[in-house]
Amino acid sequence: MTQVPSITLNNGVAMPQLGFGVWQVPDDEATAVVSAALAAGYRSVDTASAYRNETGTGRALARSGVPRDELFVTTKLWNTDQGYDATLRAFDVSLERLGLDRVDLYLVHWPIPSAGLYVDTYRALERILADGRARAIGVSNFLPEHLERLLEETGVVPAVNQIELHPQLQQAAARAFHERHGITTEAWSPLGQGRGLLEVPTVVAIAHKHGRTPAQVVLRWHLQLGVVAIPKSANPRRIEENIDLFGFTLDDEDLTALAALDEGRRLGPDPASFSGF
Ligand SMILES: NC(=O)C1=CN([C@@H]2O[C@H](COP(=O)(O)OP(=O)(O)OC[C@H]3O[C@@H](n4cnc5c(N)ncnc54)[C@H](OP(=O)(O)O)[C@@H]3O)[C@@H](O)[C@H]2O)C=CC1
Ligand SMILES: O=C(O)C(=O)[C@@H](O)[C@H](O)C(=O)CO
Repeated sequence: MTQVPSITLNNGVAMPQLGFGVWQVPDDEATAVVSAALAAGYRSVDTASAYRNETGTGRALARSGVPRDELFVTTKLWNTDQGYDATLRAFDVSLERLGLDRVDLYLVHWPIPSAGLYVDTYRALERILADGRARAIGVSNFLPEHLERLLEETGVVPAVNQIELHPQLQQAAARAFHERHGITTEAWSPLGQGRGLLEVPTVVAIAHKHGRTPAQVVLRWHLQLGVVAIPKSANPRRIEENIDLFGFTLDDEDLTALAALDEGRRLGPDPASFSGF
């Protein structure tokens, strides 16, 4: 079975560097899809209240027979549940759906600066952490300005910021900010949602050179960049392909060519303006 390396978060918790994303997997398919991922060797699963598949995901975790302490389960607080009390209530609902008594990582899904609630929301996450119901807490889609405010007002450094990141959106400034503050960068849509990135000639050529697939090249790039990646697939063959990353290494020439693909191509909403509702 593939051994996925871990990254040590700023509170000492180990997080697998490759996880499995389940956005757009319907709840009634999530059990089969997540079971396939666990069978392929993934031990980290990324869901969210907004994905409406925590129940099916939790069922796969329970049926897998994998000891709880070998799993790393992430879920996220949706935007309409921001605020201190609402967050605590939403977290209980997520735990119930997952069938767990704690998660490994709980994230604020989007900052929603216009709502002005993310600092209060984060204080509720601190409560959850202190109660031992999450092993680590963090944020998603926070820009450096949102992180600055959180640091100033709470004095607490999130363990993780999960952001859109792939070779066409390399996020150098965000990564540098995270590194300065000890925040782990986690890449969402690492495959560029399978929309074009995997057909880019540079990626295809590097794949040919190594006898690998374009998706494996892109995911290998994330690992060598030092970020966490959470590719999604609902296809058993691609689920296995996306974790088979540990028998080759991108060389300097490959990394230089991939660095040149950065064009600031955002596929998801812009956190500066996303109203989130
Ligand atoms: N925090 C946030 O705001 C966000 C978080 N996320 C998280 O990140 C995860 C991954 O991002 P996501 O947007 O799903 O996109 P990904 O970049 O993981 O791409 C998924 C798409 O690529 C296809 N695909 C997967 N593997 C391969 C392969 N080997 N070859 C060709 N095509 C492939 C999939 O199709 P198929 O299923 O048919 O294989 C699917 O259409 C999400 O599932 C979610 O957990 C995502 C968006 C926002
Ligand atoms: O998948 C996620 O985690 C998201 O937050 C996205 O779905 C996001 O909400 C979006 O793309 C809305 O258009």
